[in-house]
Amino acid sequence: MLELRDIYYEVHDDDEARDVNILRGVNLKIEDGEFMVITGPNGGGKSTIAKIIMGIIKPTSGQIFFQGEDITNLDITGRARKGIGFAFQAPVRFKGLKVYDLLKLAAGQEIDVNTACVYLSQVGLCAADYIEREINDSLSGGELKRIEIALLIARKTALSVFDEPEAGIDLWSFKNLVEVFEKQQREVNGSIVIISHQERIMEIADRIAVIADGKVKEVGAKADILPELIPGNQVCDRI
Ligand SMILES: Nc1ncnc2c1ncn2[C@@H]1O[C@H](COP(=O)(O)OP(=O)(O)OP(=O)(O)O)[C@@H](O)[C@H]1O
Repeated sequence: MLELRDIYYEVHDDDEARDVNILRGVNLKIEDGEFMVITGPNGGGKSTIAKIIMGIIKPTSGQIFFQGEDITNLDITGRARKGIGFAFQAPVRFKGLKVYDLLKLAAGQEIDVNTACVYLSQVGLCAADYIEREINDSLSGGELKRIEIALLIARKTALSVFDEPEAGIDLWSFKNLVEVFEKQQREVNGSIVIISHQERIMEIADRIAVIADGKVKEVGAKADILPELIPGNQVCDRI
């Protein structure tokens, strides 16, 4: 289980010469095997929460526990060793490596071409075209994003975090994206946290957390939260 306990995140705004409270006492638990979608209005603090889970930024105060262990002071690498993975961490750092090599690195073992191709085709990439491609600026943003998702699938992490996976993926249908997440949860039985505004993604969640003004406004079963997010009601007016 991942637990965020009373997380505050404050930054100093030099222009305005004042401190800004971005997260203001976030408490959230994500159970093993759970699929949670974090949603809410723009600027509410969702990406900041994702970065705090991954260890990209450190909270000003509060604690993060993973499988009962306090991981607040672990960096990205330390958390990766514990089984926390996220989709946008990989490719840019590995410029020059081939997609196939990266998939092997992600899997942590030798994988044959067929297995690598399965990962790529799951994210809608024609494996033959990409397996020998190098990670460099010739890949489009959408291609890179799909490769990142394929790498995370290959890693089979205990906790996978995806920040707006739908962003930048235009031609690849949501249906495929949603199927990738369903399959990942089924096969790995790991927890999945997705930051998303998309109803289609929320529909496959176990629970939904609504973040606004740096706080958890609501958290509950999809069946309870999703109807409130439908246009025309109070909560949706804020999203
Ligand atoms: N380093 C920073 N310095 C100043 N303000 C910041 C910093 N990081 C985040 N913010 C502000 O904190 C707020 C929350 O940002 P965050 O990216 O977490 O929101 P979000 O809920 O993910 O938004 P969106 O739905 O638009 O992606 C925003 O108003 C953002 O401008």
